[in-house]
Amino acid sequence: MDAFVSRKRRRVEEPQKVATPCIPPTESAEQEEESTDFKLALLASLHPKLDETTLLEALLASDGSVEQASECLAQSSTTSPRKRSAPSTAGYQSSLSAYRIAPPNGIATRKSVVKKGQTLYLYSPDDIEGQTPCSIIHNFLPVKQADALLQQLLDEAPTYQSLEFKLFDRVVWSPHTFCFYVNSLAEAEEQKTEYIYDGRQVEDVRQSTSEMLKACPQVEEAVNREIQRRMQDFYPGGKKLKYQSPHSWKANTAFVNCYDGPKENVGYHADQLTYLGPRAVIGSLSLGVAREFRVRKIVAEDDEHRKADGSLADAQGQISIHLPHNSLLIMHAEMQEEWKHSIAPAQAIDPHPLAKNKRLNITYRCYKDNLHPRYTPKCRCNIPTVLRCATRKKESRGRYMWMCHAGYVPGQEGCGFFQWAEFDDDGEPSWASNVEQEGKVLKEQESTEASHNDRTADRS
Ligand SMILES: O=C(O)CCC(=O)C(=O)O
Ligand SMILES: [Fe+2]
Repeated sequence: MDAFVSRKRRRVEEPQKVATPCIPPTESAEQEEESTDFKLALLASLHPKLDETTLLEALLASDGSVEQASECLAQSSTTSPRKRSAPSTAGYQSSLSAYRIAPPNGIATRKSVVKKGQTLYLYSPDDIEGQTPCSIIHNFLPVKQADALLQQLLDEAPTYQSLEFKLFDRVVWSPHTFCFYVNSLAEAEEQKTEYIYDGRQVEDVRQSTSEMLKACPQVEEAVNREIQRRMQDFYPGGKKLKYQSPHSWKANTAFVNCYDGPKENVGYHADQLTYLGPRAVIGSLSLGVAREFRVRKIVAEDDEHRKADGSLADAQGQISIHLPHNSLLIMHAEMQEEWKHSIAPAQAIDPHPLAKNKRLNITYRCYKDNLHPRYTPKCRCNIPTVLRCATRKKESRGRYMWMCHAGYVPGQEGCGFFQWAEFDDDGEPSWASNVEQEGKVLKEQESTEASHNDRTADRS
């Protein structure tokens, strides 16, 4: 799952000896900024009624101490609670085209209209794709199919788990529940035994429900179509981005998130690229209660937005995308490296006839075979590393790195492993050709063995 919360502490038994790469000094600011988002996520879970600006101010005033910030917020909320200025239910719409911001020739504008410290509320597909790296398709599935899918997920949702994370001496729960699905039982077994998430295996991996499987090719078709459109309308020369896969997008994993009631949320984060690779595209289907999906651009140190106190986190405004029932949001290839996203807590929600107060969300993802943990670098704790993109520092912005998973989790002792990650223009890792070669050899061996067995069978 994503990096918005940490998981249980991992015990490091005997660190294995490997080459000792170190974190170059230029990356330390990356870690600080990442942990600001992590701290904000913690604070948001402890103070779900407060807006992000208030949380950030408290964090800065407390010199980055979550404990101190949390105490201050608890005290001030009993005296002068600062309420969110956002609309009370999701669905408030501001259309940019009404202000003639969309250019008449139909070529997408790249100029951001979001002002520092403000939230721009968007609903229309044109505005969304012009202002964010996302596109949206409303009323995506036939009505009955969407309801059937929602119903299956509602039946499953009571068994979903929230993620446990430790804050000081207390165990806190992530402010929503989720579950991990793959397309077959064999793949579920492989996920449980071979894949690592934040340093440990995931026990509950399920086979997608029949309705999830039914919707999967529809999502694939729409995502591939939208990728082509995005390239033509938005990318330089109408070409795919560097590191973006040229292959068609196939959904082989799905995270299902459940938000029960207005307060359940997910803090700002970018999705982990470890198994998706660079420039990943994600198809996100929303069902049930409409909620706000917020996005904000990651600001680099050399951008002009650094505040006087040195912080970057809220240096720019954010955009709120309204996600109604049965909408498919496509997070395009520029999203995870350059933007962060969240599901904001709401003041109130409009109950959905089937889902009542719940919102169910499926993020369909495309795991790359070449990024199976058997191939990716291991850290000195002998655990497969996580893939991250450098975003903050001018010198390293856009470069990828393999890191010990604990490097970004406050309070966890990691081994500090760091290694630059190299990909070709199509986002394939350096070992891809070896894997292909191994695959061919294996296939040849298998077919030789098979024909040998046939001959032996014929003789007997
Ligand atoms: O619920 C959503 O729409 C977003 C969920 C999300 O960000 C995630 O699963 O990584
Ligand atoms: Fe996410």
